[in-house]
Formats: sequence, C-alpha cells, structure tokens
Amino acid sequence: ATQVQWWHAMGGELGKKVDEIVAGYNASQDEYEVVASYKGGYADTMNSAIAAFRAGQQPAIVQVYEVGTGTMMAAKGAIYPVYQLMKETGEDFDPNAFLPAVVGYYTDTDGNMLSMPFNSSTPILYYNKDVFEKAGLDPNTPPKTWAEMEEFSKKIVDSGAADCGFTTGWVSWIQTENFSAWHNVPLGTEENGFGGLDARLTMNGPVQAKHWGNMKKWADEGLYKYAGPVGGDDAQPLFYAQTCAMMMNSSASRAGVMANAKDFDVGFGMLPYYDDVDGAPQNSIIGGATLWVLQGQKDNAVYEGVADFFSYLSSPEVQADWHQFSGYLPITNAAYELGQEQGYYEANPGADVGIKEITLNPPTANSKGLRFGNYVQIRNIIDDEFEAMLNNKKDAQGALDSVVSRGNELLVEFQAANQ
Ligand SMILES: O=P(O)(O)OC[C@H](O)CO
Repeated sequence: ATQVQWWHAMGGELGKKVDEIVAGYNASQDEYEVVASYKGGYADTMNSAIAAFRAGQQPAIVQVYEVGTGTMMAAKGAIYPVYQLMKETGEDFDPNAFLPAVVGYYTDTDGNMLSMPFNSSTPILYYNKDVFEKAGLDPNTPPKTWAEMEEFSKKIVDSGAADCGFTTGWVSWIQTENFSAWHNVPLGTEENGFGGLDARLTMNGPVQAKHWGNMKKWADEGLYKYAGPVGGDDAQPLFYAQTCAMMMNSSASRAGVMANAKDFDVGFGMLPYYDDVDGAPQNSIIGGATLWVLQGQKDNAVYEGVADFFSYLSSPEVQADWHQFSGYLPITNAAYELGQEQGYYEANPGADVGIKEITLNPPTANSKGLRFGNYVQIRNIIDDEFEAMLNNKKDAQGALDSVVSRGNELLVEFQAANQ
C-alpha cells in the first residue's frame, strides 16, 4: 500500500480518536495506508512541518490551526491547494457541503478552498452544576452576561462552594479574538485581514480594554484564575478538580470534560457578553484546525491517497462520529443533519451550543474570523502583554496598545516578504 504521512496535533482523548479514525480508513481499503503522527501542540506541529519542508522530509498532510492560515496561504510553492488536489486526482468534492462559517475561513479571494476542514471548534462556557447548587445558584441557568459572571463568581467564592469563579483557556483566541467578534468590534483593518496584506491590528479599542481591565480586576479579587499562556493548559485541570466552577474553552474540550469530570454534573452555556455593547452577542468565530497538503511527494499515488482519505474523513458518518465524540463542530451540513436524525442533540443537551453561537447572526466584517500573517507570533505577544498586565507592569490599555504596536511591526515585515 502507498503510505500517506499525516502529522497532527491531537493529544489525549482526541489523539486516541484520530488513531481510531485512521485505523478505520486503513481497514476500509488496501491501496493506501495513512500513518498518523502526533507532533505536539499546534505551534510545534506547524514548526516541525516547516522545518521538515526545508529539509525535504515533509509529510503529505499537516494539521495547522486556524491562525496559521495567513502564513500557509502565503507559502505558495509549499502547499498543494485542496480544491486543486481534488480536481487533479478526479475526486468528487463539493465545497458547498461544508458549513458556511467553515468554508469562509479557508477560501481564497476567488472562493477556492485551500485546506481541508477537519476539526473546527468555537469557544463555549462549561460550568459545574454541583458547585452552582452549593452556592445557591440555579444549576440550570448559566450566566449570560459578564455582569452575571462576576455576580455568580462572587457567590461561588463567598459561599466557599469553590475557590474560584472562572478560568479560561486561550486568552488570545477566547478573551481577545472571539471576544471581539462576539461584541462586533474589529481586531484589525481590512476586515480583520481578509482584505489584504496591508491590514493592521486595532484590537486596543475601548471594548477590549474594558474587558482586559476587568479580567485583571477579577484576577486580583480571586474570582478568575489565570491558566497560563497559549492554550491555557491549566484551565482544564482547574475545572476538573472543581477549583474553578466555570471554564471558557474550546467546544472540543468536551471530550476531555466528559472523560475527566466524573464527580459532578456539567452544564454548557454560550460565551458571556457585555449587555451595554450594541449588537452583542453577534456570533462567535471558529477555531481548531484544517489539513494542509504539502508539495514535494515524489509518487503521485500519495496525493491520490490524500484525496481518497479526505473524502473518507468528510463522509457524514465519520464526521458525525468525530463531532459527537470530540465536541468539534459538525463541519458538513450532512454530518449535522445525521446527528439530528440520530436524536444526538436531544439526548445530549448542550452539545449544540457551539453551533448556535457561530450561527447566532450573519457574520459581519468583525465576526467572520481573522487572517493576519505572522499571527502565530502575534498570539505570543498577546499572552506576553496579558501577563505584563496581570503582573502590574502595565494597565489594560497600555498592554493592548503594545499588542498593536508590536504586532503591527510583524505585519509590516510579513507584507514586505510576501507582496
Ligand atoms: O483547541 P482547538 O482545537 O479547538 O483550537 C483552539 C484554537 O482555535 C487554536 O488556535
């Protein structure tokens, strides 16, 4: 069989499921053998693939998170656009089969899909119903607004029901990028970068500054616990240990929550919003990753295998199973409909919160996502400046102003290198 190497970033429960899907594909036919390799988190996986490409050792498929999209799109000689791959290998492929929010993120300005959707997520709220009850809160009513997040957190901490009200994964993705979309305020010019390489960051507006300022205040008051940079790896353990009663994290944290939150009941809610911001809540944006095909495989049969595997991955049965297990969105209309027919959403209340959030309102220029170059590095700057604020080195406005000025230097460099 022709081997097809796939480098991915799915660890823990998600990694086990990826191995199961790959085994299912390999058993379903004997022409190709997909070999899946876990390469660490999203940033590590992307960096390993770039280094491997330079050394001529690249895999056929690499999973890249959504914020790597701008960089991958610009790497023209390195990528094999998916719409072209499917056409050249004669594989049936209908971009309209995918949810519009997913397609929009990964298409070029001519509407061509460049990478293959696989695991699209969006952040949601998880909460501990048992702690809510102990604190005298209604376990069936999650907070809707940030004012309620603060009020509920105070009740939880003051009553001793838990040590902290809430934590969050991804300060960048959830409390800055999705926060901005949810409140319909821009992250940058040129429709958050979709309009061209001359886009610049503007995520230091009054709505974002107020929110970062509140996060600092809530951290000082012990209502919010910081879970660390990048994905905020401490968020899940803090939630599982019932230290924090609420957690904002990827819809795909569901698999881990289901496996680890054994001693208490979990409720699900939408992201909170400030009710004095006009138009909030707007819609959330997708995260997660897509599969990029890399150029340079010597045997064309490898690409035929990639196309065949992609068809398998996006079949309604495989997608619905992956979505229902992981909490990633059902990325095709057919997978969503299959779940409805199966009665999955009725049997699993809260499993459709993410879908409701991304489809809450038709996306605006501020809420269809982002596409900035060098954004992997810009995310590190966001974490860095958030920590500087928590450590009293800067106030919220000063920290966000630095995000914008440092980030824009990277955008200027990216524009010069890729125009
Ligand atoms: O944890 P994931 O896969 O939902 O991804 C979260 C963020 O979108 C990563 O950039």
